[in-house]
Amino acid sequence: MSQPWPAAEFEARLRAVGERRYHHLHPFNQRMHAGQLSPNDMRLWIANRFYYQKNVPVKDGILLSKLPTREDRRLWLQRIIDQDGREGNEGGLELWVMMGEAAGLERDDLWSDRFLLPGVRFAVDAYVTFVRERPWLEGVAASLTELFAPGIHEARLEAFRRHYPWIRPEGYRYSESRLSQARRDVQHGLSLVLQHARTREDQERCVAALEFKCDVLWSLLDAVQLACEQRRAA
Ligand SMILES: O=C(O)c1cc(C(=O)O)c2c(n1)C(=O)C(=O)c1cc(C(=O)O)[nH]c1-2
Repeated sequence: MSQPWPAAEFEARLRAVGERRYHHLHPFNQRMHAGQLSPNDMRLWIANRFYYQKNVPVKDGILLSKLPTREDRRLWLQRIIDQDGREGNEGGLELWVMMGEAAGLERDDLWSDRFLLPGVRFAVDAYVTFVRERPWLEGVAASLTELFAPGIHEARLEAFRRHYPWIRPEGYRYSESRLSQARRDVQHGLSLVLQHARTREDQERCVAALEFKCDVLWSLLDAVQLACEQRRAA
């Protein structure tokens, strides 16, 4: 059996996954940031990404139920509150709906899944199923795409301001809120993974979980991109 990687090497291998296959590299994302998407393309992306958003607190509820300690559950609980909100602070899902409205969608367009593409549904459901069926350590490792998320939120905010002035500024609030939340979440997630993946086999399963999660995000954009192309060709 191989020796476990030292913590620094394990962390570097996790971070390298993002450099190779995080969705900032996806052609659809690159076109978004270059200002090349039409209002209808943007709306389709916002409506479909909402299905991911609304399933994040569902998967976090599943993961919460599997975490071994009270301290970790307390920290993880904050993720659900961040998305689902509470009275007086409606949370991330509401901010995402506000982005939809700022871009010309109706609130019900998002909640009803009216524009949800089959490929997006399959990709997101696969993430929730993965977290349900795999050990919690792999579920936490899958969430570590949040290591790379602040960069994409920053680039998206800049792209919105520069290229999509027709989206009203309330549309920025989701990404603004995630900048600090993602950094806090990932500190906890990364420390759990570094601490609990003790064998090389555990570590390799964590790297594979993160690759799987990158594939979920990649597939989501594949489906949206294809639908945009088909709509233009029709
Ligand atoms: O906009 C993005 O590109 C992006 C990516 C990701 C991600 O990398 O999974 C998340 C988010 N946003 C996000 O807003 C969010 O709340 C979130 C939670 C999680 C997760 O897996 O637990 N990922 C992400």
